[in-house]
Amino acid sequence: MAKTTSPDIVYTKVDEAPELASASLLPIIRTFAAAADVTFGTRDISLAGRIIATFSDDLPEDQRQDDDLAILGELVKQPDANVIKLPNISASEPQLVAAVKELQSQGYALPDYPYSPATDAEKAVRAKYDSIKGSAVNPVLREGNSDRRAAAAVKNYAQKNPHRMGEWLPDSKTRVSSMSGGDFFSNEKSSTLADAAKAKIVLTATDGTETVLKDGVAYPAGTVVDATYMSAKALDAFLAKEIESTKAEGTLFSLHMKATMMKVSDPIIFGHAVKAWLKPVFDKHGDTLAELGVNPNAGLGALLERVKDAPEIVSAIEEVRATRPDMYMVNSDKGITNLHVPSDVIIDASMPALIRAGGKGWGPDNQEHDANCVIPDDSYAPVYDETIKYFKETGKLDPATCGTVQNVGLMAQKAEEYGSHPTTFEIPADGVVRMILEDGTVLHEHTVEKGDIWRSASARKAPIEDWVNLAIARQKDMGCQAIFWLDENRAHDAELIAYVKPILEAQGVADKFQILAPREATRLSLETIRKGENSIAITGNVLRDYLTDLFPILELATSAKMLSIVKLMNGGGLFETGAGGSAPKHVQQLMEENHLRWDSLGEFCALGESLKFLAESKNNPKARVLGQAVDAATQGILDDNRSPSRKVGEPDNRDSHYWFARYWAQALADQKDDAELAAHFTPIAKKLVENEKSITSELAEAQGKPVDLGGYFHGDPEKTEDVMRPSETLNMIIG
Ligand SMILES: NC(=O)C1=CN([C@@H]2O[C@H](COP(=O)(O)OP(=O)(O)OC[C@H]3O[C@@H](n4cnc5c(N)ncnc54)[C@H](OP(=O)(O)O)[C@@H]3O)[C@@H](O)[C@H]2O)C=CC1
Ligand SMILES: O=C(O)CCC(=O)C(=O)O
Ligand SMILES: [Mg+2]
Repeated sequence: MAKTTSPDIVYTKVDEAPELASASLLPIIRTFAAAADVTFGTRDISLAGRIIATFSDDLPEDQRQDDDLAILGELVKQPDANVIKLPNISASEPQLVAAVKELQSQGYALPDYPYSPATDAEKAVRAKYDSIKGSAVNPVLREGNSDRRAAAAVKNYAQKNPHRMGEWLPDSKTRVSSMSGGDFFSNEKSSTLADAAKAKIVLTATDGTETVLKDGVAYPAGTVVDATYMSAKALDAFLAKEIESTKAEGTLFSLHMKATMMKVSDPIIFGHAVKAWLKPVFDKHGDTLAELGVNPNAGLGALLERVKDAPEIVSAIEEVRATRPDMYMVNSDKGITNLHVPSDVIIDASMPALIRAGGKGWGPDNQEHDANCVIPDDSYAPVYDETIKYFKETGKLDPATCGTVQNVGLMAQKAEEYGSHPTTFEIPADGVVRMILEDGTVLHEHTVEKGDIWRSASARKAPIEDWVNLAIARQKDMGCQAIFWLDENRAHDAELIAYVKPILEAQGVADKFQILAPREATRLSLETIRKGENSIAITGNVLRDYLTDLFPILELATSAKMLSIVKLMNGGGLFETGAGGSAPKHVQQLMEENHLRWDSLGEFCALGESLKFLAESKNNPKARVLGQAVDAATQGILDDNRSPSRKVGEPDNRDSHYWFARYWAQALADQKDDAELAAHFTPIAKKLVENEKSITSELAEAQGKPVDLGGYFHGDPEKTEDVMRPSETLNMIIG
């Protein structure tokens, strides 16, 4: 077979902890794979890399970078795509600005981030930066639906080594609060298009002026198109009420949003919360705040920075703070609150962490307290509400005995809310928003007020059908309970049910599935896993995100250990590493004391799957042997407890990579399917065993001192390599 120049597998270059881990792990992977003639390429989807690529035309030749995200976006549509995708930063405005500053300090002549663009040139720069913001990577790469579950080895390990769970007490004051009207949930309209169509979104203001908010939105036949809005007035009234009731209940005020993936709507909602919290200050000093360039959507942290030289405002803020309930803290030592940065508290991770802790969050006094969990929109809040009610009634879950909830998620082609940012608008004037098709049909219509947040989301027919088929295959494989988490009383879900039922019936499997609204599905799933049985949650895109942190965090303590496969619709494979993010805390620890607690188990699981997929797609039996040996190595890491410890002075991420290499080499040496590979790896395995002492002591010696990576967002590759590969002995063996 002629060898093509494109690599067999693309490994992504990302940010923060997973990228540091790659500096140590990827050389091992490359060396081992080369023995089977499997090549690994890299593509840069880091925040810094994406900024450089976006502004490449304005940079000198030697600083330019290809648009790797666009290249990958094309690759994932090819039948032979094989991509290992690590978690990257989905940047909030403060993170983006910090990355730009760092690159400027390294000599990249990038334009400053225009907070309030006035000229056309500034508007163009701002549009470029906005395209980099938020979840700008995943929606481009996810050309398939999502299949996330704990590998059997990982689940068995978690049952044998149960993690600590906080106690749930029946008198816990922790609760979820969401709006009882005026939210996205209650205003939703949805229909399925019989034919392909183009739509425009038009606001007709009360004075008759027409503004085209968006034109030329194209949908193929069979697309489910939703439209809805959140009333700004209803939101403000709700937030004011919840601030008061939190104070009365003596709990922590906490707000849980997804400002990264919902990059237009959620920062606006977050900004409403900042304004509600500081309402008397905004009422009295609104003009000054505007003059100082305060943008509440960027958070309290940015606001405090802007007003620091205005003593009158600083003391007004202090006065208001004294009257407010305590706030849920991101870092109580540093005084960073829930409202400081919109991307600090991300609902998929934050709510499960609080639930796992027995309904507790950290307060300003560095103690744990009950909390009011404010989740304004009621579409998915019932999942957390019901979970909390269930645990209050029945006590905490036991990870030693509980079963598992797997997820099959509708995600492909920017499905549902997570693809809605180009069609989300903060409404500039009172009036009526209409979605109008080319033939003049008004598809959806809402009467809105200035400041309301209007959005349209869609899900295409092919991804929906693919998702139902994926669910059928997974249920067949597992033979367990399977639930479509769809609410027949919700407009969008009713349209999906109209797709689901006929497919299940046509395939004769309708009796294997239930269709339940999220609240009922939550309770049944929790009851099921408490009995030690398993369930499959078949959900839309948002619940895919929420549940693939909620259940793993309850069952395994983290979602980072999950197998996360995206079966690309055109035949390729995208192997995501866990559902966890980039863990900024881990980088801080490495910089301060040269200990990296990042666990690469997600990467190991993805690697095994990717190699086995390659074996099938390119008919490469050696890749299968390599992949099976990865599974054995992963099992070895778990059985012998070789995962990184959290504390400096104990084995860290780099040690776990040594063990991974050793177990992998051993498994390859021991297997009987490929004698050539066995002969190749026998001496390597031997050397790795014989040099255990020198390698582990060289790795241990490196720890304990601060290190310089040459940058946070755009580190120096050589410095990073020095830090992440400190064992000369290991480096010699790996080559
Ligand atoms: N797919 C993607 O590209 C995703 C990207 N993100 C991005 O990641 C960043 C942080 O996200 P956030 O949601 O706060 O979650 P984190 O990834 O920071 O996870 C929360 C906590 O989980 C633990 N954890 C997660 N992964 C690992 C791992 N591999 N090994 C050991 N512990 C782990 C850590 O706990 P402890 O600190 O206690 O050790 C960590 O602090 C954001 O920039 C976000 O946008 C988030 C989700 C997915
Ligand atoms: O893309 C992102 O910002 C986060 C993705 C995520 O949380 C997930 O897929 O679970
Ligand atoms: Mg998630």
